[in-house]
Amino acid sequence: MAGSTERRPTVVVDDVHVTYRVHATGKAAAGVDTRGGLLRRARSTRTVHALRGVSFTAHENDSVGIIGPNGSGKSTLMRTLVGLTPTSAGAVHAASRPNLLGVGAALIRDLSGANNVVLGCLAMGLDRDEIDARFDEIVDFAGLREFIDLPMRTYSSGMTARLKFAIATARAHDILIVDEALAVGDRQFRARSEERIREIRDNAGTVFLVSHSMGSIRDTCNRVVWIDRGRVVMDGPTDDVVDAYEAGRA
Ligand SMILES: Nc1ncnc2c1ncn2[C@@H]1O[C@H](COP(=O)(O)OP(=O)(O)OP(=O)(O)O)[C@@H](O)[C@H]1O
Repeated sequence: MAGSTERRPTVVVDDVHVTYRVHATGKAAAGVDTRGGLLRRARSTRTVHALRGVSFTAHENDSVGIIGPNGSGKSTLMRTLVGLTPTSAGAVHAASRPNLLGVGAALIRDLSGANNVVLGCLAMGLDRDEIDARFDEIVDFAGLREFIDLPMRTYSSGMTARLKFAIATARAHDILIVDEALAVGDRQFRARSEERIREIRDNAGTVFLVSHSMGSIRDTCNRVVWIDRGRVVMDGPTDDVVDAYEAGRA
């Protein structure tokens, strides 16, 4: 940015490769082993090379959209950022621990929404006073005031996703990853959550948003990384990348 001071890098992804070893459980391709009288199928393993040398740097105040077709490696990349999926080569360096929305909130379906708010907040490290102070705001943000005493198993998937989003974003995050969570909410909720993502970003945080909704990406992200078959196809300002992506799909 012209005239501004250099922004601090928050996440550096350096030539990251991820491979999954998959045991084929369907029909064995070849080799039936009958030793010992038992019919054993030879186990075939396949290697899926999900990320093939991904590199980019995100900075504070960045809201980075991650786009690409199904199976291109977006979720794998996000799971690698939080350390849930190990890299087979390359490395991720982060200024603080990235939070993957939903994973932090270990919610229990048989408990009421209200109890899950408390549980999720405790899991994020808030104390009882902080939870009391934020409780109403979380419930209202989720739009679940009249359902909050019902067990969470009675919620629709959209209602559950809204509650998780409301809990997870009730705490300040330096680096937040939102993977498709907005897709399930209705239009009003989407607008509220997009606003919240902008707030986090404005507070010097970095947000990664994985989405197939180019509307959400355009409304929330200042920058987009387009991934296909485990490689970065394009990385740049939102409109440039989304325009190219949509032109390629047209
Ligand atoms: N746990 C796993 N074990 C084996 N292979 C996996 C696993 N998770 C993902 N893959 C494979 O890795 C590749 C990338 O998958 P990934 O879920 O990262 O894609 P994605 O871009 O998030 O897709 P989508 O848009 O459909 O959510 C795919 O080929 C997928 O089959």
